[in-house]
Amino acid sequence: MNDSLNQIKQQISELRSLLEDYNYQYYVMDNPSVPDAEYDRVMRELISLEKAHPEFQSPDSPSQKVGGEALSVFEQVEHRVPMLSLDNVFSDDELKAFEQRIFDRLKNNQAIEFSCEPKLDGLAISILYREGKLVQAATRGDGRIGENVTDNIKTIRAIPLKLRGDYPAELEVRGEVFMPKTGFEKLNEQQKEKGNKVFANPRNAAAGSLRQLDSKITAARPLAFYAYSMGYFEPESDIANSHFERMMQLKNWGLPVCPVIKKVTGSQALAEYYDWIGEQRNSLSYEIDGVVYKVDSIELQQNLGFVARAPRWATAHKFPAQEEITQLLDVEFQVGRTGAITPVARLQPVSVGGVTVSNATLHNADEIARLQIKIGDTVIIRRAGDVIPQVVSVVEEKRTEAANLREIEFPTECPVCGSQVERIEDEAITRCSGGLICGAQLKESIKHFASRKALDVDGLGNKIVEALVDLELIKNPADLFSLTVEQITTMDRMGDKSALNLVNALDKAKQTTLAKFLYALGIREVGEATANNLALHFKSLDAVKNANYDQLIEVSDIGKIVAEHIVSFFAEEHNQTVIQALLDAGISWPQIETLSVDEQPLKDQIYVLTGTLTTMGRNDAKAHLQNLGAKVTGSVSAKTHYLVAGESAGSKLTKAQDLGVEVLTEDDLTQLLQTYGAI
Ligand SMILES: NC(=O)c1ccc[n+]([C@@H]2O[C@H](COP(=O)([O-])OP(=O)(O)OC[C@H]3O[C@@H](n4cnc5c(N)ncnc54)[C@H](O)[C@@H]3O)[C@@H](O)[C@H]2O)c1
Ligand SMILES: [Zn+2]
Repeated sequence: MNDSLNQIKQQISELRSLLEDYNYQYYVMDNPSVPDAEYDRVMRELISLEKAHPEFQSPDSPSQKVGGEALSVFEQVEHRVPMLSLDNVFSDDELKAFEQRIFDRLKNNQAIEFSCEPKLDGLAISILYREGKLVQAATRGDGRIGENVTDNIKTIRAIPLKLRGDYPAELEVRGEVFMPKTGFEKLNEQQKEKGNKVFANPRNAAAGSLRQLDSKITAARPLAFYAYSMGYFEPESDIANSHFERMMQLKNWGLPVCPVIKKVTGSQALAEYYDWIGEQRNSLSYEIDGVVYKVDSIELQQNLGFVARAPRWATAHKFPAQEEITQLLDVEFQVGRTGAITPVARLQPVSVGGVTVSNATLHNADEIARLQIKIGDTVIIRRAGDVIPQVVSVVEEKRTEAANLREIEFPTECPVCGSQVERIEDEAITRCSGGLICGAQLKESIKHFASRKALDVDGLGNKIVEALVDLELIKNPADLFSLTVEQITTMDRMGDKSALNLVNALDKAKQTTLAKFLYALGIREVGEATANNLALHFKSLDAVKNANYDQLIEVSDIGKIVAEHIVSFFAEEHNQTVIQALLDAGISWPQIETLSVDEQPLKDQIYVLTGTLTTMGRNDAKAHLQNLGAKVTGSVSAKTHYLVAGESAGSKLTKAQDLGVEVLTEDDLTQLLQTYGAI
């Protein structure tokens, strides 16, 4: 063998052993050491080398194998029908190529029917029912031999212990055990509190929870299940010859099947399904990492057959990665509106699902301690939806001498104003004690005060607020209203005209509503909706100010913590002074009419709001309706009197129409509210 071939052989063997390590951590320990994107890259590299050099192909290669070996602490189960993996496509071109390969193999270009399903991010399970009774359940393992987890599976409420209807005498149900998002977050909170290891993602949490020797532990974990295929079944039984119809059969026998599966024709429709599911991804209650397309006809599936580790008749279309690997270059500390000091990771920029990420939040001191992270570490970061990117974990394998690691030191003084920082016991957050003498807090609270949902001061952007504070022209929100044109023009790039506009905008902003004013004050955890509720409940600023804890928790949506924040906000002398100064500056709002219960014109009427209300927003609409005595509920039923449908109203509108519930447009609502003098 010549040198360069030797080199390739060496390279292949290194990639294989790297993937074996990754597989071990992922499948056996349920604790991945690198993000999937990194794993997939290495796998693709190996596959392309093996393709170019078939002489080095080996059935032992990770590219030919499914999953990881079954743990020997579990009894082993041999699957009667192997449990395979899935091939992946990552783009529309690869998707077309998948369809083309099927055409080529079938020697037929006729459009093909596919069943489309979300790719649930959990672990595969095979459940055996005999005479309708659950008798055995096993993990996938290496595809041929899995682990017996029957007792654990029986603790999952979504999985029936007995089938109903006309089921086959013997049936292997295949599906995914997964952990819904809220359950996953709760579990990780609990794990953190107990000082236990937190799970990297819902997939690992599901696998770790199911592969327990003590089924009591599994029983306490929030696991769910969707069936997605059949393995072995009694040959005589009456089983459909379409995958989709088989799913409906499973459903009839009492097994949960994912409600968003669809049958479509042709690869164009597949791409549409992918987009459709992608749009819903964040609002689904469980994590998915792509969609799966399966040739629907079982006969065609059989014609197409399998390769070593995956069927030819199915593929996973994966979403862009949400996790990537990069380096922590430094940590900076930012001070927020309430003085909370947040450590921000400065990262070696890295593209995550097409967006370059160079900062991520590290949350607080506890999180830094938990991650045991140091500057210079190689880290896994996650960017999901609109959420701020986060540091998920440290890749310990990459901690080398050369990394030159440095401890992260939490500041003892505020990086902006130099005040002492304090950390209240039982609270994870470290705060600057400087209050409004802290420039950072002042800037953030004024930005909030002027923001659209608060006093909505036109033209008072973030840059201007920062300059006003830096030049010490304002020391609290009330100072805004005594700014003069001369003062404003001392700022860079502020001519007479813009300065005058700003003064006028401030003047205009003085006419507001009580709810907006309360929101603008920036009381901790008092968002727009809470401010609305406070205003409607108490009707006047004095009443809110004088309300005690017991009166506050009477208000809808106000809990213990928020009530305490409100009480302590108004108890603070400094805040009293600023509020008085704001009132003296001329801020005012229309009196909220107090209607006695008998006077409420919409008493006992039930409303549902849906779609986007462009002129007032749903929170305001809700508050107005409630003030007139209406009940505003979340879902349409036969009891609903009116559905207010804004722009792009969806399923609620259809349901209301089906039930014959009267539908109001946004204009109708405005008219109604005007009639009763609510707006
Ligand atoms: N980060 C790591 O170190 C590491 C290590 C190993 C594997 N991985 C990841 O796992 C992938 C390979 O794992 P795999 O072999 O389990 O394959 P896979 O997860 O890509 O696809 C097969 C699995 O998808 C699941 N699935 C979900 N919904 C399904 C549906 N509707 N129909 C059919 N199956 C459905 C099943 O559990 C099935 O076994 C890699 O591409 C990589 O992303 C990562
Ligand atoms: Zn400070």
